[in-house]
Amino acid sequence: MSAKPNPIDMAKYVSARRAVDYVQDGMRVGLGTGSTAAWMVRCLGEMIREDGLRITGVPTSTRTADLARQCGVPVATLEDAKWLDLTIDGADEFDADLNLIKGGGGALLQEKIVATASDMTVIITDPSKEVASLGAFPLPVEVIPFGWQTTKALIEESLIGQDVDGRAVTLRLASQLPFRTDEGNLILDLHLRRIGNPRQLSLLLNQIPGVVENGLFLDIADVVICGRQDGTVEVRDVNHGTVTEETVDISGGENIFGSIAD
Ligand SMILES: O=C(CO)[C@H](O)[C@H](O)COP(=O)(O)O
Repeated sequence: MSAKPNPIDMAKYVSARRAVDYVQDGMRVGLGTGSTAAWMVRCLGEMIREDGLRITGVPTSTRTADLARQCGVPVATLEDAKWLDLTIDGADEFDADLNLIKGGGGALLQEKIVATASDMTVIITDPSKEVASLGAFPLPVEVIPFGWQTTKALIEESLIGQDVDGRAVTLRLASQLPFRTDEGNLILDLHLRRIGNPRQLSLLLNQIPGVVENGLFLDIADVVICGRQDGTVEVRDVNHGTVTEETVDISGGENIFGSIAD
């Protein structure tokens, strides 16, 4: 049995399919987390099976590691790989400067470490993720469980006087229990609505004891690919200063859609 993906999945698939063009034989590739990154992992699995591609994948979460193994993508830890050629990951928001909010899936810490340890980071998105200013998506902040209420209060205090439009901070829950990251930490979501100065905010948050990392990814993306359900993409390349419109060859995608629908 195979099924057609819905339009949003189609846009995510198209973006992922374009992104794997950056993958070359022998590369060490950081594997992001989330539904868009999952399409990329499935595409890599297909390239390994069909084209004999040889790569080592470094997953950014246990979820992605499980999927990579299912898809036949060899996985290694960052300790083993040490440095990566390329990371491909999704995002919750991106702005005109290709700064991002990430961490909607709770994997921001490993995602930031892996992307920072990569020669190149390609972000795969769809049009719903593009914003004029970051902040409509609640900013995830990973905190250690010890004294987390105190850390939350310190974050709330630090937001006073910041150029933001909202200041509510909530503990992320999953099935009515505190959500735990792969490191066993908690996530506080900052409902800021608009972040006027992402750089200042990122520095401020990371200075607070108990904060492990925040979901602002600044100057990390080299390329942002925005996929559309009609099979076209916009590719923005920071280093080359280019924005290109392309049509992606999505033939063969039925194999992937079939394999997840079975
Ligand atoms: O940062 C992330 C996980 O921590 C994801 O990249 C982000 O949440 C986007 O997810 P999706 O592709 O499912 O929309």
